[in-house]
Amino acid sequence: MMEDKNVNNSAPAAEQSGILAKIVENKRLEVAQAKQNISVSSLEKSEYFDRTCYSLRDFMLAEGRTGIIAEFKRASPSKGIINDLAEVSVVTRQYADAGASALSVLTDQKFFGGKIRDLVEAREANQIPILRKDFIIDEYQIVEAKAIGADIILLIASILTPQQVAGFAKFAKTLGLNVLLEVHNREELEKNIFDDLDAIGVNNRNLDTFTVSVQHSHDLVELIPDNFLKISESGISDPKTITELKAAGFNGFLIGENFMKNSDPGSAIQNFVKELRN
Ligand SMILES: O=P(O)(O)OC[C@@H](O)[C@@H](O)c1c[nH]c2ccccc12
Repeated sequence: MMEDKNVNNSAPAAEQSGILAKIVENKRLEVAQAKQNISVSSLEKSEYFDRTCYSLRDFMLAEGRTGIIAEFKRASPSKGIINDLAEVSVVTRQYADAGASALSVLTDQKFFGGKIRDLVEAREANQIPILRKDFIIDEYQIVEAKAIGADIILLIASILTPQQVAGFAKFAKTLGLNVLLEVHNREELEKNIFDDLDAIGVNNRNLDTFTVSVQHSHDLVELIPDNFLKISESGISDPKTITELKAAGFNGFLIGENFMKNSDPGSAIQNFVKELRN
């Protein structure tokens, strides 16, 4: 982490209104509790801690894969319960078989109905990159991500200062993790471009108001330097949208609800990919 006593290390208050502020507040308590329960040195003894992570870039650009990052999401603050019957090992394997380039697994319990065990089960069942989808505010969570078998961490620009983004990304790279930065607007993007990032994702959903517009991705793509993978996140429900995003320069497409809202998310992704390839 950068040592600068003049830097204010908490994210600007104005940017943390509504649900996002509640999520972050709760996350602080959870992380404090987790640190009490399991020390960093015991996380480092996990069987997964020393594994070599899959490269997001390799899987994203692989011939025969779709660029889709398929998400296992039981619930969300905007939709409530999406699917509380789906089994993580079954669904994630179906995602991978259908041609997903990577998996995303929510590990936030309170707001998204996820758990750490979900990611471990996805890891045991799959040999493709897995994103730990959570709200990272502390290095501890990055060590934890590696220890539970994740390959990729998410850094959300709207809840972090640029100093935190830079420091967390650098730390994650020392553990061999891939780093995805999530931005929602031009200002967040321009303030947070650092060499240690692998991918930059534009979240089409405003995490506070929940409004979704894929136009955000189109508006920002030109501003993302070409050395980063470019990912469009949220609100994608039509293969045609992917074709358009690809033409605009995107390599990756993060999709959750459109698959999970189906009682059989595996068939949903299969049909989606069939249409995409036609
Ligand atoms: O279910 P959707 O609309 O396809 O969106 C998936 C993913 O982009 C979304 O879950 C997400 C994007 N960024 C996040 C940050 C935290 C929690 C969730 C998210």
